[in-house]
Amino acid sequence: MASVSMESVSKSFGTQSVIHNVDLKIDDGEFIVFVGPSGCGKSTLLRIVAGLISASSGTVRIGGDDVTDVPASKRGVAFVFQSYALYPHMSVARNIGFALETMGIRRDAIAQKVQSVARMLKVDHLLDRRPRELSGGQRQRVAIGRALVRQPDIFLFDEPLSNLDADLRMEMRMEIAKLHGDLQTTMIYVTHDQAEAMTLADRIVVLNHGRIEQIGTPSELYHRPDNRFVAGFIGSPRMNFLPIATQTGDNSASVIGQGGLSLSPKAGDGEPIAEIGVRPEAVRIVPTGKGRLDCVLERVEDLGHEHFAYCRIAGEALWVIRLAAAPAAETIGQPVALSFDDQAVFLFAADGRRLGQTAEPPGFRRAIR
Ligand SMILES: Nc1ncnc2c1ncn2[C@@H]1O[C@H](COP(=O)(O)OP(=O)(O)OP(=O)(O)O)[C@@H](O)[C@H]1O
Repeated sequence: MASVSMESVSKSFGTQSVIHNVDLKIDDGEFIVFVGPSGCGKSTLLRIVAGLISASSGTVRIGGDDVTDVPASKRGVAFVFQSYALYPHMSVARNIGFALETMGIRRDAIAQKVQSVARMLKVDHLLDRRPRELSGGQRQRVAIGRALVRQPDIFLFDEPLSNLDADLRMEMRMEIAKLHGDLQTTMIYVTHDQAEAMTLADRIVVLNHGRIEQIGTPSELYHRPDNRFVAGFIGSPRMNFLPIATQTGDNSASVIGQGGLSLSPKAGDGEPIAEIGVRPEAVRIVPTGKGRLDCVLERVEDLGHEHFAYCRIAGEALWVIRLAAAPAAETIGQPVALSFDDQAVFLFAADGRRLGQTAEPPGFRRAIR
């Protein structure tokens, strides 16, 4: 087990700068997940920790030691890729034990170790097969086994489950969580999948254009995002946003196409509010005249256990509302209103910062029509 830290780490490929001055401290035994849009630098940052690519500047430490110039093989890390990268001509047993062979460990000791890892990952009945004779989930278990057998100080996972179907992903997600619980080894995990990030992480690192937007527990990122980017990135479906067209004085504002809205005196800590945001699960659909925003209910999707209602506000912004029960069929295509509590409203400045973080609760007091 080991801590990891990055100090002012930057990376450029030729003239393209992809990681900018990243500072990050990961505790011994922590499960850290990197998320962010495609191309934001998640894999690059993970590979810098692994030593598979070198940082252009900055320092990487593992267990307090400066490993910036230490080769990957001497960092005590094991990497699990999305593509499994198994040796096709070797049996499952040899794939799992190969790293130990290269270390010159005795064959009977390797066989014992392979058995115990294979049993843990439930592939002990497949040891004589070749990778092509395995399902995707079984191959991924073998890839994890190959990492596990080396007893690394740190596990690095780069989208390990993205080639699997939904059921298998969930099963493997639980196994990885259990593995972390059993081993208590530091793990850094890159994913596109919100459910994986929210359920596996002790802390999530949200990256955007090679910079860290926020680091926090899943709950912190969801309930107290620092900025509009994180607010919009964490949560599925994403947060609904609406621009504020004008704001007059401390406690009244207007939203595109809507009448004036009154703000609580502390909302935004007195700073101009550029946008409001409300999560899909915090909005209710009510009859016109009884809510805070007027809209037209354009469409409803029935997912069985829940419904997504799509509401167009002032012919522009489309909000998605998560409902337990379907709205009445006759309201589809008709004007309705949206209602939500003060506490559910997030306020953002023009530069994207979340405002009103000191005011309790932030948000609008009521709508004036
Ligand atoms: N070897 C390379 N040479 C040049 N550019 C690279 C190289 N590797 C990555 N990049 C660029 O660096 C940026 C970050 O890539 P990276 O793979 O880290 O992103 P990512 O967040 O993991 O993306 P994804 O989610 O799509 O896998 C991208 O713009 C990518 O094109």
